[in-house]
Amino acid sequence: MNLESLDGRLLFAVPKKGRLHEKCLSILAGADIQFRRHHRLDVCLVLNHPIALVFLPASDIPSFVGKGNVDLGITGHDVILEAKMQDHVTEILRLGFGKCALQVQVPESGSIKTVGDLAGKRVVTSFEVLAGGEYFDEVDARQQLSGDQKTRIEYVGGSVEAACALGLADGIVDLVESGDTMRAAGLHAIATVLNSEAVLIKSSVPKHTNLAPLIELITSRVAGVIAASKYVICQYNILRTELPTATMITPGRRAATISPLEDEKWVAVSSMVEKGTIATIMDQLVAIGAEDIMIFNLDNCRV
Ligand SMILES: Nc1ncnc2c1ncn2[C@@H]1O[C@H](COP(=O)(O)OP(=O)(O)OP(=O)(O)O)[C@@H](O)[C@H]1O
Ligand SMILES: O=P(O)(O)OC[C@H]1O[C@H](OP(=O)(O)OP(=O)(O)O)[C@H](O)[C@@H]1O
Repeated sequence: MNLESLDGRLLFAVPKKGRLHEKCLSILAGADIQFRRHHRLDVCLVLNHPIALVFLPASDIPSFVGKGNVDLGITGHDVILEAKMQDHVTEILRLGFGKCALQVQVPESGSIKTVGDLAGKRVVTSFEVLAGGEYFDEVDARQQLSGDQKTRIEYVGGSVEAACALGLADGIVDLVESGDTMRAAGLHAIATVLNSEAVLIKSSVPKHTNLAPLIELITSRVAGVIAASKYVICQYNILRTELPTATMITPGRRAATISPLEDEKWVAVSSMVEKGTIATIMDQLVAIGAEDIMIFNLDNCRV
């Protein structure tokens, strides 16, 4: 592939590895963005749209998009702030995966119990900006620590959780999802710096303004894929007299679809419901006499 073949194409950055990679590939498939990635090549042309995919480390994507070298990207909200790119990129969609928290962690059995206790000591992290300027500067100010007394923030590229056991740090600032990594390292969280999830971003100062309609199309498709994974269709039969209560339980996104049945006393209701609430909703429907309750997964949708 030569560089000319990228001319006029929308450049779309996707994490090349790590926690967000697989989910991004399924979003691309759901949005019907077709490509064949050649072994070891990080740029590849999309077959059915004027788009080229650029596979980059998640933490590099904010700068590429923020500087306008790439038009669109998927990455973590955390790394946008860490790269100080929040004023240069627009978060178009929250994607509902890659959810984690950046937390201050200390040894479970140690004497440090609060962030105040950790102030002035050594903190190791891959998030120097968020941990340092954004967080511990304030903690230090509250504790009236200045100059040499201030908390020392040291950068490491990975395996942050090992820093305390290795005697490199008194505490760390690192991402936590299930907490397994933290607990395995004998640490516990004493404060949250930030909550994060994956987001779809575009440049706030796009170089190629003619790409706006394509960005809108891709955004709408990605939103559809995300919504399809978040909602199910709940369908059931209910006595007409119970309809007001039923539609309060399953109001749908705009409104529930109500269809008449041969038996005039009954109606069928069909409604989009958030996946996480479905068990409770079915309990409530059973309690008001709903019958033939069926739940259907969505392959894709537009909302
Ligand atoms: N345990 C996790 N659960 C959910 N999301 C996570 C988790 N860890 C990281 N993330 C999200 O994924 C992004 C990329 O993190 P990840 O650890 O996969 O980086 P990476 O590209 O593999 O880099 P490296 O392996 O060098 O740390 C993070 O910025 C964060 O938004
Ligand atoms: O709370 P948990 O579910 O255990 O997740 C937290 C871990 O996930 C991330 O690392 P990852 O496993 O992606 O590998 P990395 O250290 O190579 O970035 C993060 O840096 C933590 O170490």
